[in-house]
Amino acid sequence: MNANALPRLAVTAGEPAGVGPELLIRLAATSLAANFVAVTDRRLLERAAARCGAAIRLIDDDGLPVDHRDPGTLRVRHVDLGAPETPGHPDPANAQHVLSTLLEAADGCMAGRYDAVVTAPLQKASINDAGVRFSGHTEFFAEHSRSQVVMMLASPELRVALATTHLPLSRVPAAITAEGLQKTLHIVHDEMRAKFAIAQPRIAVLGLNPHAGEDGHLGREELDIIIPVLDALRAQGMTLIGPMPADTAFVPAQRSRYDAVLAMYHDQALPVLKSEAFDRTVNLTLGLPFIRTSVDHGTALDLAGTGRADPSSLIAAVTMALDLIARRRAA
Ligand SMILES: NC(=O)C1=CN([C@@H]2O[C@H](COP(=O)(O)OP(=O)(O)OC[C@H]3O[C@@H](n4cnc5c(N)ncnc54)[C@H](O)[C@@H]3O)[C@@H](O)[C@H]2O)C=CC1
Ligand SMILES: NCC(=O)COP(=O)(O)O
Repeated sequence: MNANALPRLAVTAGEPAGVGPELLIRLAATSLAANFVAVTDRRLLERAAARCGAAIRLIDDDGLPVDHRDPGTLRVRHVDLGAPETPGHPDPANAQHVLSTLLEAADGCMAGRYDAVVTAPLQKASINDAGVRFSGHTEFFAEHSRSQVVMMLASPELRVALATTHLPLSRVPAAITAEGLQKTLHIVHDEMRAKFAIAQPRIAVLGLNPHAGEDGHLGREELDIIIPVLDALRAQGMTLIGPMPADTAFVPAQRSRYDAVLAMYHDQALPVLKSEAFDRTVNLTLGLPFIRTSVDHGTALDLAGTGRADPSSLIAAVTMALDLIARRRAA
């Protein structure tokens, strides 16, 4: 291995009609020390650059290591679009293209061709409209790599993991089981140590119900499932706080008590992160056999094609992936 080789990151463009392609152009313009391999259609990137009024030099990826990248250059692993994109209007004809980019990135990571994958946002509905059941990158990569995973979103100030991810709210209570919660907490605990070098992570676990169930008067999931799991895992040595009422778990007085929060469902905690650090939050998948980070935002169809989308979250996702690669190499 070439000791000077730049980390090789597969960067998927996500939904062709969303802001992903133009964010990749913005990323290429930075001086970040990484060998970015855009996994997408070369012509999509050329059109995105033209719409942004940005100069870009695309280089067909030959898989060889490089020790230098000039700003404004981007390697490309070409994957054919199904249909030309219309910014702001996803076309299910591109669903297979999007899935193919994810497979190339995941397989490439598992085969050692990439050091990590960073994903731009995709349009879940468009893939489903093409007849493919799909709820998100997290679940897709988990299934493809046969791993149990946990979604985490992290800003510089707050890390939130989710006990359940993309499912209807009506199905959340049944999805919170003692076995699932135990597995999730083990993954969060282990990954806080491995990925964030926190030897004894303090994890705050939210209740499901208002006021964490108010001693059973506002719901029983805390008494019947969450508290027994926390007690069992505390006995194994984990530092767990809670169940905490979700409405007050994020107030300033509580923040210093934990290194991460485990929320019971998607919208219980993500609005906190997105309202205070939308441009600095990264979505990462814990438990995968490879490093995967992502933007925190969606396809922003209202901005697609304008060149006005903010690349900060993608840059934060890349920066975190580079940190994680460095930590893995040093381990
Ligand atoms: N990692 C992924 O693949 C993700 C995909 N999504 C998908 O994105 C689609 C749209 O989701 P929405 O709820 O509308 O959220 P969204 O994040 O796309 O948009 C919400 C608001 O934030 C703005 N915004 C988003 N990204 C921005 C950026 N980079 N710069 C400036 N403004 C930005 C948008 O213009 C819009 O006003 C859905 O299909 C959803 O499933 C959502 C989150 C993550
Ligand atoms: N809110 C997170 C989100 O929707 C992105 O999920 P994923 O595609 O990274 O699984």
